[in-house]
Amino acid sequence: MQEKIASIKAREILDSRGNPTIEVDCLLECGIIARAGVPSGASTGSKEAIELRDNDKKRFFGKGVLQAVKNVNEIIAPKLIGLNATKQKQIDSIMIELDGTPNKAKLGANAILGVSLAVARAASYFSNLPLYQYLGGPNANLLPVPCMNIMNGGIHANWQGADFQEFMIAPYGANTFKEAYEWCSEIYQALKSLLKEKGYSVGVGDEGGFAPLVKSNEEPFELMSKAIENAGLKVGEQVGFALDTAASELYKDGKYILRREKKELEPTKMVKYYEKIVNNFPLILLEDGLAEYDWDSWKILNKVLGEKIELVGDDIFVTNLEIVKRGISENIANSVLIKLNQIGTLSETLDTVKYAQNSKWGTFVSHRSGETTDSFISDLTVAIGAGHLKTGAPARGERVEKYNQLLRIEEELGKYAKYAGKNAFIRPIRS
Ligand SMILES: O=C(O)[C@@H](CO)OP(=O)(O)O
Ligand SMILES: [Mg+2]
Repeated sequence: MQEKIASIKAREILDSRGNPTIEVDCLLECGIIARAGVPSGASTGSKEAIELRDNDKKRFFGKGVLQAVKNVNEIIAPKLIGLNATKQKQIDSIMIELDGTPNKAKLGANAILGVSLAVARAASYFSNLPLYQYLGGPNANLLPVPCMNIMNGGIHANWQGADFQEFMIAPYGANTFKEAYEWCSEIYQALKSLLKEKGYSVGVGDEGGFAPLVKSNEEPFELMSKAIENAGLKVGEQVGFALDTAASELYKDGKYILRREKKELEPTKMVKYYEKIVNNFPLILLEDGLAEYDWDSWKILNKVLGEKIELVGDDIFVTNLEIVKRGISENIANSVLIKLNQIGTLSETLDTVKYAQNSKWGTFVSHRSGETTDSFISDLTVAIGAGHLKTGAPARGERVEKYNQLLRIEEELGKYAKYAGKNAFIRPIRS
């Protein structure tokens, strides 16, 4: 059988932050070879599947992934060789069993995910289908709104900019993905000029967004609004905003610490803070507005803003089906962030997506702050019809490669491609 796995080989490479990460090659008996790279987060949720790192003090790359590489080459590969690469569920299940822990701590979620994605890509080549169609079926045609993080803060900017981690523009008023991409690039350049005019730094954070020393956490919205206008576009009508506060990073002793504004806010005050932002700016999506440890306050946030905007859980759900189920039954948000490496296999990610979508929740696909040039998530976004994704600024190769892949997909679908637009967002459109 030509689609049988002939070999699987992992190696250590560097990610966009210059840290070691894992990449995996999967060779089929027919000679097809496919590769996948695994990303790595900085503001991680405590319940994410475990990213296995070495602890070798003698090596320059003390925090390398050589053990994870070894686990692929010596433990996982021998069990998968000879299996049919199109049997994704079987392959992922074998790896989950082989690991035997609830959070992939033994073999490493990075090792397992590298194999899971390389196998899927090899199977798509074998099936002669583009990856988005192999994963999503013949109807997959929805191009996402690219939510571009053009201003970075928090840990991604070494705490030298805003307290909130990601200020994104959402070009939902465009007619096509290509047009949206062009708008974002124009806005990014307009923002750069504006920052220069104002004497602000144009240095960038981990995801390619600018990270100036702003005076408040609202100022980035003012700057981005001006940049949108300077690019000849209409704030709110054509381009709105999305925000990832990454609030777990700000949470201490039951309060949210806003260093930039010298404030310590109780959760209810934090909710009020967001209400004000929603009143002042066209914010359409808020991710991790509160901390993963502050579950009960999420319910308040959802009561206050859940009918108006999309409320996405990242650290709190970690793409984990059981936690998402609990979140849905307790009505604490209306959308889940989808990160493959938080859970560690393609199959489990697709299970979470299906459950969330069947529950009428949003699914917002995401990169990690440490990335490779792999664009798997672009195909995944179209495959699951997520309608929106975030993968950084329209600058830096590892980010633009993912947007460029979406351009290719849109081109390939031709007139049958559909741009998600404002309907991508779970509120207010779908209510
Ligand atoms: O918080 C996030 O959503 C991500 C991606 O932007 O950051 P990290 O990969 O550092 O967790
Ligand atoms: Mg996040």
